[in-house]
Parts: sequence; structure tokens; C-alpha cells
Amino acid sequence: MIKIGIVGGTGYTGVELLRLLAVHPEAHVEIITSRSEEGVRVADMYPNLRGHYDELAFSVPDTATLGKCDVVFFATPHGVAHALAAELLATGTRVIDLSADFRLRDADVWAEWYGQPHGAPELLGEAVYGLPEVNREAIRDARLIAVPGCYPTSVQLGLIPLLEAGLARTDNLIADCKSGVSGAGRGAKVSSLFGETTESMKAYGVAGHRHLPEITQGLRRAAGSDVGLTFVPHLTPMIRGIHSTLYAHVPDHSVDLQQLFTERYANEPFVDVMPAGSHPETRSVRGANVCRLAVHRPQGGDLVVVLSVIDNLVKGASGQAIQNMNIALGLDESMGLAHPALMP
Ligand SMILES: NC(=O)C1=CN([C@@H]2O[C@H](COP(=O)(O)OP(=O)(O)OC[C@H]3O[C@@H](n4cnc5c(N)ncnc54)[C@H](OP(=O)(O)O)[C@@H]3O)[C@@H](O)[C@H]2O)C=CC1
Ligand SMILES: CC(=O)N[C@@H](CCC(=O)OP(=O)(O)O)C(=O)O
Repeated sequence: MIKIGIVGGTGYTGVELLRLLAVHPEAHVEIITSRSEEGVRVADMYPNLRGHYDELAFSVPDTATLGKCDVVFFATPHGVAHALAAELLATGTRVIDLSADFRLRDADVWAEWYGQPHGAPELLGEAVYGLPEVNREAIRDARLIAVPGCYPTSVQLGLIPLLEAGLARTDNLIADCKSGVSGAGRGAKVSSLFGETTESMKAYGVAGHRHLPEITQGLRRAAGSDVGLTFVPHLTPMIRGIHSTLYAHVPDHSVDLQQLFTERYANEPFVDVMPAGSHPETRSVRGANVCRLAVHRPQGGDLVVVLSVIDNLVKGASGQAIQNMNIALGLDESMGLAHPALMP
């Protein structure tokens, strides 16, 4: 069995890791940390996990005990993995970080967008960006994996077929994205209150959201050139889910886009290209490690619209983290993830 540690076990992505790992046949969660809930049993706090983790209780983060695990997931705010990753890697523990700490290749760009110096620039050389659909070979045997952000996962998967094929104009891409409130984490914030988010919807971060440099880094790689992207995230009155409506100018009409997308993802277990004319819904991916895509060319014009939906907590975070673990450890990539059980 793979010995697993989770740092940040009381948060939304930490609990989602527990939910998914409960049915992973090779994983055993040995340690789960929380600074605020030390000693509390996981199943007492999360009754949906009763019968799976009856002996497991939250403990404070401690690198000596975490270092005995084979894999440690960081489900923590940015900066925490910066502080602890090097020590764990030195003990031979693999680190899979759900935060943004190792996603950007350039420490200065990270510092600019996250408003603090990068805490472990010496590790950036070995950090692997964990988007399996573009980086699978590098993930195999990786010791330090940066799991992509939720918006970046849905936007990159939707646009890279057009960019890799050299079909989309790269100077005026648009990503109009809607997220459920769980994207903001479990911490108490006025902006996440029921009364602030129900029966209302708003854009935010129009001037510049911290996922912009992560998305453009990935799109640049797919296009092989610089890209211009307008990215506007929105908060919507749902708990889970991201719906991205993506716009790209594709002046070449000779390529069958449905076929292009279908072939690009033909061997991808967790990307579903829906039939032509489809409108994927976030509820169709709820609880599942899946991105569903649909490609449209309205009225036969030059503007192509790609619709991309994921569950922000699964393909946008914890499910993708486990997919990365499976690849890195040489397991079946779908292990523990193949039954996309719907949430109650
Ligand atoms: N929510 C989402 O949809 C997504 C989140 N992410 C990223 O994943 C990470 C976790 O997100 P999420 O689960 O939503 O966050 P939450 O705010 O829900 O949970 C954060 C967790 O980290 C722990 N924590 C906070 N500060 C520290 C610290 N200094 N040292 C150790 N543990 C700490 C908290 O527990 P305690 O305070 O008790 O220690 C809590 O368990 C973030 O970096 C987020 O950006 C990525 C993709 C999607
Ligand atoms: C709705 C909401 O607030 N979403 C979060 C993004 C999700 C997230 O957790 O950020 P990372 O992917 O960078 O880790 C936000 O906009 O800040």
C-alpha cells in the first residue's frame, strides 16, 4: 500500500482527497493534518467518511512524520508547500502540491502575482506541471508535482487542440469562466456567505487574476508563441463546478473541428469530447474527474466557441492530484477514479 499524508485536511480539497482515496485500492492515508482540529477524528467531522477512516484523526503538520509517507499532498494555501517541500523531498517522499506554489516556471512572475517572494525557487527546476493531457511523460517518476489550478485546467483543455494545430489566432483569445463558491475555499469570508452569493452572480478579477499567468504559460507552450488572453472569472450561485466559455478566431474553415478535438483526446481517460452541438452542464461532471468539452462554430463564422466544464474540486484539484499520483507511481492512471460517482 502507498502511505499517504495530506497537509490541510480540513479544507475543501483535503476532504475531497479523502473521499476519493477511500476507494483507491492502493492508497492508505496515514496522516492528515490540521492546525485547528488537532485530535478530532476525521469521521466525526465528516460523517460521509464513516466506515472508511474510523481511526484517523487530525494532527498538526510535522515534517518528521510526514517524511515517512510515500506521497504527501499539500491542500494548503500558497506558501505552505514552499516551506516544507524541500525537507520532504530529501527524505524520499514525493510531493503533490494542489496550491499554486510550483505552477509558474518563473519565480519573479510568481512573486509579482502572489505578492510575496517565491519561497523555494531552487525547486522550480524539478517541479513538473501536472496536466496529464499535455505533460504525461514528465509526470512519470516526478518527485514534485504542481497540480494545475481549476480555471487553468478547464481553459487549457478547451483551447490547446486549436493552438497545437496552429488554427487559432493567438492574439485575441477569450476565456469567460464561471465558478462555484467552493473554489474560494472553506475559510470564512464575507464574499462566500450564502446571503452574498445566492441568487446573484458577479465577475471579479477583470483587471488581472492570478490564474492569468498560469493559463498563458500553458497556452504559450501549446501555441509555440506568445498569446494574448482576456480571462474573466465569475462567481456563480452553485457550490461546485466551473463552466468556461472560450472564444477563438479560427479563419481556416478547412479543418473539421469536431474531428480535431475527438482525435486530440481519443486516448485521454478523463476528457470527454461531446457530440457536435452539445452544451455540457456542470452537473454532468459533479464529483467526477472529468472535463467535458463541446466545440461550436456559430453561424459558420470565424469565431469558434468551446464549452468546457469540470468539477473544480475534482478534475480541477483533488482528482487530478490523484491522477498525477497514479502516473508518477506507475499505477493505472484511472485507479480509484474510474467510477465517477455522482455526489448525493
Ligand atoms: N477550492 C478549489 O476549488 C481549489 C483549490 N485549489 C488550491 O488548493 C489549496 C487548498 O484549497 P482549499 O481546500 O479550497 O482551501 P481551504 O481554505 O478550504 O483549506 C485550507 C487547508 O489548509 C490548512 N492550512 C491553512 N494554513 C495552513 C498552514 N499555514 N500550514 C498548514 N496548513 C494550513 C487549513 O487547516 P488548518 O487551518 O486547520 O490548518 C485547511 O485544512 C489552495 O492553495 C487552493 O488555491 C486548487 C484548485 C481548486
Ligand atoms: C471562486 C474562487 O474564488 N476561486 C478561486 C480560484 C480557485 C483556487 O483555489 O485557486 P488556485 O487554483 O490558484 O489554487 C479564486 O478566484 O481565487
